[in-house]
Amino acid sequence: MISCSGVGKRYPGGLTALDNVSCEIGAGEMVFVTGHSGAGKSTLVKLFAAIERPTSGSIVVNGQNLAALRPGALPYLRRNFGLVFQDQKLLFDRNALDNVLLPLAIVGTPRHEALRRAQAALDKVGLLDRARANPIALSGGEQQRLAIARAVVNRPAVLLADEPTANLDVDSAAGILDIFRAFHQVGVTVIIATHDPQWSGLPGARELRLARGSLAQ
Ligand SMILES: Nc1ncnc2c1ncn2[C@@H]1O[C@H](COP(=O)(O)OP(=O)(O)OP(=O)(O)O)[C@@H](O)[C@H]1O
Repeated sequence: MISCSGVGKRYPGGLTALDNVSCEIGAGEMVFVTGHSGAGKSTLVKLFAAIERPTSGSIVVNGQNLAALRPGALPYLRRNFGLVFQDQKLLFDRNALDNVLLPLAIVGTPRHEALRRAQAALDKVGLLDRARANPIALSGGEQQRLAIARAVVNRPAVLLADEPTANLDVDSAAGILDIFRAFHQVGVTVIIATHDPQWSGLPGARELRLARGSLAQ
């Protein structure tokens, strides 16, 4: 599914965020990318979805070498990924349902089918009864669940999340983790970058631990 070979990332200014990282993530796996702040977790997951480009090494996603990807092919590559990222903000000028409908509208899903799928996605994250609420009226945990519904509504093969439980209390974080596990159980590849040590060593999941830009485990 995703194969990294000797991947390095140096940001402008010379800071090396990743150094010679090689890893394989198979279809249907659940993987936690862990490590201290600044270890390179966000950088690695951004490389998988071609949000950042490596400065060395190669990344192959679904048989496609990202280095050889034409810019026009990027939207097609991204369709493999449902992104739950801190900077992928919810839209507060529309309700929860409309937030989830947006990715479907972008790919031209007919309205009736889009409504059905958006409601099913809200149901999966336990928010169907809040479909007409503005996201601003939702709790932090509910907003994160809404972001997950939006990320999965186009049925991506890979669910990629960066610190999805940052700023959440223990119970809300556990609820978010249960949602990710449910997607994993139906065959979605789930990759989560987290500094939360309680998530490493979960049964059925694998840990990729980064330490100062290198793979420690
Ligand atoms: N866009 C950028 N420009 C320059 N440096 C960056 C950029 N993004 C990240 N870095 C640097 O690269 C290193 C790795 O950052 P990254 O965000 O990948 O780590 P992280 O493990 O996700 O950290 P955190 O848990 O604090 O989010 C850090 O030193 C960071 O300051």
